[in-house]
Amino acid sequence: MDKQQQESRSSSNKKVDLGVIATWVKKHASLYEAATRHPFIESIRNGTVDLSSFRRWLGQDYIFVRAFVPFVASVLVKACNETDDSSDMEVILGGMAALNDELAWFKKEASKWGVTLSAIVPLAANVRYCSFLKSLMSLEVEYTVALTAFWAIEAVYQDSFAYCLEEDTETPEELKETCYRWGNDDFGEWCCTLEERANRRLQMASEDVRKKAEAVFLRVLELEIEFWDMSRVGI
Ligand SMILES: Cc1ncc(CN)c(N)n1
Repeated sequence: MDKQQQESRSSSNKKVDLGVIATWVKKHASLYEAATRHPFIESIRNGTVDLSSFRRWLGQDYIFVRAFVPFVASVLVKACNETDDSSDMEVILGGMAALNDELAWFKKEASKWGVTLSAIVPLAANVRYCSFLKSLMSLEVEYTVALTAFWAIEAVYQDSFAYCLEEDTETPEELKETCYRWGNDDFGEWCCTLEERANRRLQMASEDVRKKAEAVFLRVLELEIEFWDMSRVGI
């Protein structure tokens, strides 16, 4: 990536350096927006959400998160093998700890909404996403690529649910706890730290690895869109 691509103008019209990831978010803004401002999310935000769609999302996401845990563990193993900077390990471990709470939260929430988690059959888009996660666990996938995927997966949820918590939204009271789970400021800050760690690796990566990471970022966005779609129409 050349210098020009990484520069942007600040409000005072000074040139500021953008990280690699911010450059990609800008370059692929329409896809990023489709993933983080999806009609399912818009329907939560404007209060028109169909609760059967919400229940479907809840059950499917529980299955996804169970598959996500071993993926994050594989990122942690790669971090231990490929970097002597312990900051990466600490950030990834923080993410794993949050996933432990997340699984407990799904169980509690499922019983509140009358969703029987043991009876959930993964739908096609979820199966595709989980097999993509599995493919990223391969030893052949570089740490930088896997770390970028981890960031993208978490960032889509953070951005989407934080949007539902902005002022003057019609998010139903009973869904605010769900939005807060990923939309809260602490999780937002953790995502920013993860982005910094990924940017640091991307900055020092070869062009080939950077290209692979960009492709994985785009694939995550597509899969997140399909995941939201599935919640709405059950395809
Ligand atoms: C599909 C999906 N993407 C991301 C996240 C956030 N861990 C999630 N729970 N589910």
